[in-house]
Amino acid sequence: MFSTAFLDLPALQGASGTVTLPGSKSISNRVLLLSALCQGTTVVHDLLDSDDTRVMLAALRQLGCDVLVDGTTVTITGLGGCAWPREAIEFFMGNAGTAMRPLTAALAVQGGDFTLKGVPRMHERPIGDLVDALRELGCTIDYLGNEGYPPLRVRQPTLQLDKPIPVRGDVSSQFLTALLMALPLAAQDRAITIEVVGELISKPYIEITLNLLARYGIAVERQGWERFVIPAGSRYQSPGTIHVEADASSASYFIALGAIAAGDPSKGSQGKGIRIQGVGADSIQGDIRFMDAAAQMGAQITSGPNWLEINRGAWPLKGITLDCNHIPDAAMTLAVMALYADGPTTLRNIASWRVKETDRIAAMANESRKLGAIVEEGPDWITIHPLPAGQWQRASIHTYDDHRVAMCFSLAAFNPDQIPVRIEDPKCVAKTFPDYFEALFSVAHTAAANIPVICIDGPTASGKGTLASRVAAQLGYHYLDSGALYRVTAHAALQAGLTLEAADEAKIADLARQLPVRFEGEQVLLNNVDVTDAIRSEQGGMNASKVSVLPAVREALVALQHSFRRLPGLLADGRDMGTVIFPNAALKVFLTASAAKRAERRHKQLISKGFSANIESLRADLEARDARDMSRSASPLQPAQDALQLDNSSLSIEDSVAQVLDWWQGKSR
Ligand SMILES: Nc1ncnc2c1ncn2[C@@H]1O[C@H](COP(=O)(O)OP(=O)(O)OP(=O)(O)O)[C@@H](O)[C@H]1O
Ligand SMILES: Nc1ccn([C@@H]2O[C@H](COP(=O)(O)O)[C@@H](O)[C@H]2O)c(=O)n1
Repeated sequence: MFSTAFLDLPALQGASGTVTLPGSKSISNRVLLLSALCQGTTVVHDLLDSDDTRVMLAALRQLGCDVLVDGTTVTITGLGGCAWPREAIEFFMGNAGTAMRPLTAALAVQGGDFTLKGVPRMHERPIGDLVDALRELGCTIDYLGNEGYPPLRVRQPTLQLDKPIPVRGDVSSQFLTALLMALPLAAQDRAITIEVVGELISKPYIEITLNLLARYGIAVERQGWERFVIPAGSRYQSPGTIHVEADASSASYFIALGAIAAGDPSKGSQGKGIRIQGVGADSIQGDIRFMDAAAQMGAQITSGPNWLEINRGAWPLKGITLDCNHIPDAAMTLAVMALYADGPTTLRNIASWRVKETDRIAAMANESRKLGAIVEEGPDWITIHPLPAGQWQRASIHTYDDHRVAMCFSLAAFNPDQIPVRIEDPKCVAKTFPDYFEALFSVAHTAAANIPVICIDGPTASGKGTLASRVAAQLGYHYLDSGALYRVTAHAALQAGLTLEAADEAKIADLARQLPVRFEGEQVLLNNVDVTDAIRSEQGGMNASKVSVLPAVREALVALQHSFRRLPGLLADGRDMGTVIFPNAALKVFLTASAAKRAERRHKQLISKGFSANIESLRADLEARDARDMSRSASPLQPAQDALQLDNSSLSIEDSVAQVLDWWQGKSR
């Protein structure tokens, strides 16, 4: 997951390949609660690991459920038949609506002393219609802040279940879902009827609820979309094992991607289309109908059991007018597809967007306008006009702590003007798809020249590695420690019984060309063996310096170094990053510090790692290494002509990082 303040998406040119999607949030949280309410143990496979499911799991543990998490498989022993906790419990629900609503209902029907709180936005999301319905059936619920909104306190109910229970259906279908999941707890000896007031929105989500209730032994009788009867004698039963389908709303971004992005001609037939694993056209999730809307706009879609394949069809896409009541979440993706259409697109019946993680109509309108689009909006509709080539503007997309806004606008990086797009707070995707951007980068492609590189070259112990890795972490970029490649090459050569001299140049180059090296965090592995300590010694540095003089060895390592240039960008440190390996890098820094300072830093570094060291001999060694690096004929250590010089002798690490980020901001404007 990218936990950076922002993520700069370089201009992307196409996409092809396979993505496996995480489990559906709606199904995951329903299944978790149902498993907790029933008797017996349920093994849940392919559960989504996200903020919302973690909130639900934490709450279930607080209630006393036995929960065992093993990757995406979770084993839950339900509370059915057990005593519910009598002590007061405070639940923190974050911004997880799919946890807050059904849990409130279940707790209120079951009774106890429970407080439910969330983040500030959760306290702005209406829950009054659910509370009214629960009060109607005798639940005791108090508002602890504003009337109609969380936080809430739930006490012991006096249930009156003989009359139909009215619930509003026109604000959020989650209220009805919450009642449908809670009321079987009280239907042992009588049937319970729920009556929907107003036109029910988001019906497909109710279908998911009914479908899952059936899996847990509750056969709800649906009378149109107005009345739902939970039969007398209903009792939750564990299905034993259940698989969570991949999220159909998450699929929408990759369906749209297949419709928008050209393939990769360099890969022939392999370079065409996007294949989505984990959900197919026969999904129980209503949002799967997004595929019909995408097809109407031009996408070519085929499907099989648990998979979809999407290719670009009509191009530009076709503008459409659509009632989106049946696909409220996925419909946001249509708003970004609309930018690539041949005419305006109007999405209607989307009032629920206004009360989601943020006011999504306003968010989609504001951020599309930043890109240059003309957008009109009303209380429950939005019209987006296409954004022709030549009119796209550089934008920093605000994401409003809303995962869907972030994922939608990532698709703007395929714009015809090849303008990069900044996504603020990319970690908000954790709500449903923590590795969304990684998945996007695994199928997106662009010219290497579009992938930004920042080079940091300089003499030994000037702080290149420290600076480069910290800047990389701030930007979410990959990091290449090219010195480590020379160190590993020297290590491998010595292991193979070679000398580090010109006599063995060809053999060392052969080793370097196929170096089985892997980086895992701070660890360096050669042939799966951890060689970190061996190569990081001063002797390791000297050995690297010897092999690095050999031109054939340098040449042999070029392709490996280039392979680090991957989306979304690269920080490369070494001696010739800016002069030879990435001569077109957008920013080159030549980092120096006085020899005395560098010897002092290296001394501190070695002592802190438990090595003994002498500052004078360290200084002599590093000066000898610098002299060799600067005087060799192949790619000597020298600043690139267009490098910015940074002497950090009297700068802190933080100051150096801030300086480079400042230069980078200047370049990215
Ligand atoms: N600006 C700075 N101020 C103080 N200490 C620093 C600064 N930059 C780096 N250091 C410290 O100096 C030591 C050497 O830094 P680092 O290993 O990053 O250098 P390097 O240039 O990558 O070295 P080499 O080329 O030998 O790999 C580290 O302990 C690091 O914490
Ligand atoms: N691009 C590079 C990087 C390193 N070298 C040589 O490797 C030695 C070790 O590098 P460190 O950055 O890990 O200290 C270094 O002294 C250079 O001789 C290189 O030539 N080119």
